[in-house]
Order: sequence, then structure tokens, then C-alpha cells
Amino acid sequence: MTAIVEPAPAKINLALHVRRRRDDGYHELETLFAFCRDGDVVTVTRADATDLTLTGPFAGVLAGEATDDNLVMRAARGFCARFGVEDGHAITLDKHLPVASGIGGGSADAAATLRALARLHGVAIDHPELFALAAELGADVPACLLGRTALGQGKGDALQPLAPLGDRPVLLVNPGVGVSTAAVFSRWDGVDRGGLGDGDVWAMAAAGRNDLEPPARALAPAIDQVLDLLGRAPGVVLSRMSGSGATCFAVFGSVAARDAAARAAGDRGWWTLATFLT
Ligand SMILES: C[C@](O)(CO)[C@H](O)COP(=O)(O)OP(=O)(O)OC[C@H]1O[C@@H](n2ccc(N)nc2=O)[C@H](O)[C@@H]1O
Ligand SMILES: Nc1ncnc2c1ncn2[C@@H]1O[C@H](COP(=O)(O)OP(=O)(O)OP(=O)(O)O)[C@@H](O)[C@H]1O
Repeated sequence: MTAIVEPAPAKINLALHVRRRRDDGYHELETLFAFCRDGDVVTVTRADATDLTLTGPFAGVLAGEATDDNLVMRAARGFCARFGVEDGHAITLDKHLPVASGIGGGSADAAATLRALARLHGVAIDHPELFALAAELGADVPACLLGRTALGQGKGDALQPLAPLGDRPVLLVNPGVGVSTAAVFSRWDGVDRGGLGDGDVWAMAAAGRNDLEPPARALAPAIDQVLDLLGRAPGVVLSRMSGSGATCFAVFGSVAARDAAARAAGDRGWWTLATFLT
């Protein structure tokens, strides 16, 4: 049987502006999505029954939760129902990204599962129904399905592709605290501080903000220490919290500067991923 191996790269929000709370509890956003070279990996093979095997450094965190609730399984069930494919896939999730950490781990896994199943069953990767299904699985899943730099509006699922970022050194740092996305949004102060400005993606990012930083910092004060370390790191071009936290990122002018900051963060006992923005 052919095994389809699909990368599930980490997502970051270079900027995240919250504009308005909607009646359905979701929030209208303007955000700049970017993707890293590294992340989780999903492998799918046709099989008699559907099952999920968890491997990798963060497998243990998800092993405590019901397999059927895993976003990978939800994506696989949704795909089979939507495209009339008979159930039966052996899926492996190699989990390298911390869970509930603002870098879209679960969303990236769901999107990679959809891409793998689309390849396996001859569904076009840009099929509108695939994007509709992604949006049902989570606000970040369509962006992860697209998997390239994009402007996100609405819930984050109305996407406009932007130019690639060309392998910029980036460091992700997580202080080891999980933060619930719903809890962070519910603590947003309701003040619209305006949308993204003009210019290219770097100009928009530099002039932008993450409006979820204050509520996330209130829930997880360790974020302050991470942002402090990244903000002072030699050679840093832009540093900020991603998504609903607690992971923060820093873009660097050189690999050497990025790696020096990674060592400093590692010395504090924090999780780090030294990678590139694609
Ligand atoms: C913070 C971001 O990661 C930024 O990219 C996303 O907006 C969150 O995306 P996600 O984790 O895929 O979100 P979902 O799983 O759809 O929603 C989780 C919870 O986040 C809140 N949520 C999410 C997206 C959004 N535009 N407004 C919201 O208020 C809702 O309370 C929702 O119940
Ligand atoms: N494959 C998966 N990987 C991670 N979390 C999963 C997965 N499947 C289900 N979950 C559940 O989803 C919750 C949120 O996970 P996720 O890692 O996607 O959040 P996040 O990193 O905050 O993402 P985002 O940036 O989209 O807000 C977890 O607490 C976990 O219970």
C-alpha cells in the first residue's frame, strides 16, 4: 500500500488584529498568516479500518484525549462523508508542535490529513468542498490547507494569498504553558484598534500588533518573559506572540543570531523551534 507522507508545518500570525465580536461568539479578524519549514507530519495509508497512531515528543499529551476527537480523525471522517469515500485509513501523527500553543498544531494536522486523503483519492487540492470542510473543522484550518503566506479576514477563513517570505530565519519559543484559544478570545477588551495598514507583508507586520497578547499574558504571565528575551535578542527583526499564545516568534537577520537566541531560550528550559519562514 502507498503511504502518503504530508508535512503539517507550524503556522504563525505575523500580526493579528481583532476587529469585532460577532453574535455567534466568533470574532472578525485581520491577520497575516505565515508558515514555517518544520512542524508535525501526517502519514496516511489505505487500510481495512481507520486508526490513529501517535508518535513524537508531544504524542503523550494527545494520548490522554479521545482518539475520535483528534482533529486528524475528525478531518478523515469529514473527508470520507463529503467525498463518498469508504472509511478505512491507517494514520500516523508525528507530533512535534506543543498542543494549544497558538501555532495551529491541530489545524495543521487536520489540513495535512485533508491534503493526504485528497492525493490518495484523486480529489483536486483546490477543490472548493475541501476548503468548505476545512472551515468546518476550525477557523485556522483553511489557512493551513492553503499553506502559504496569506491575509486572513472574517473568522480567519477568507484568504488572499501573498508573496512567499523566502526562507527567513525564525525562532519559535513556548514557555510550556497551554492556553485555551476560546478563553483568550473571551478576555479580549472589545476595543477595535484598527485594521492592517498598507504596503508589503513586512511593512504590514512591522506596523501591526497581536490584539490577543494582553489577554493571553494575563492568563499566562510567562509570555512576558519570553517576549522580553526575544525583544532584546541581538539581530532580531520582529518579535511577537502568535495566535492566542503562548508561543512567541522572532524573525532574525541571520541564522547565527537566531541560533544564539534559541540557545538562550533553551537555557531557560523553554521549548524552541529554530526554523525558516517559507
Ligand atoms: C487565534 C487563531 O489561531 C489565529 O489564527 C485562530 O483565530 C484560532 O483558530 P482555531 O484554533 O482554528 O479556532 P476554532 O477551533 O475555530 O475556535 C476555537 C475558539 O476560538 C474562538 N475564535 C476563533 C476564531 C475566531 N475568528 N474568533 C473566535 O472567537 C471561539 O471562541 C472558538 O470557540
Ligand atoms: N492533532 C491535534 N493536535 C493538537 N491538538 C489537538 C489535536 N486534535 C485535537 N486537539 C485539541 O485541540 C486543542 C487546541 O489545539 P491546537 O494545538 O490546534 O491549538 P493552537 O495551537 O492554540 O492552535 P491555533 O493557533 O489554531 O489557536 C488542544 O487542546 C487539543 O485538545
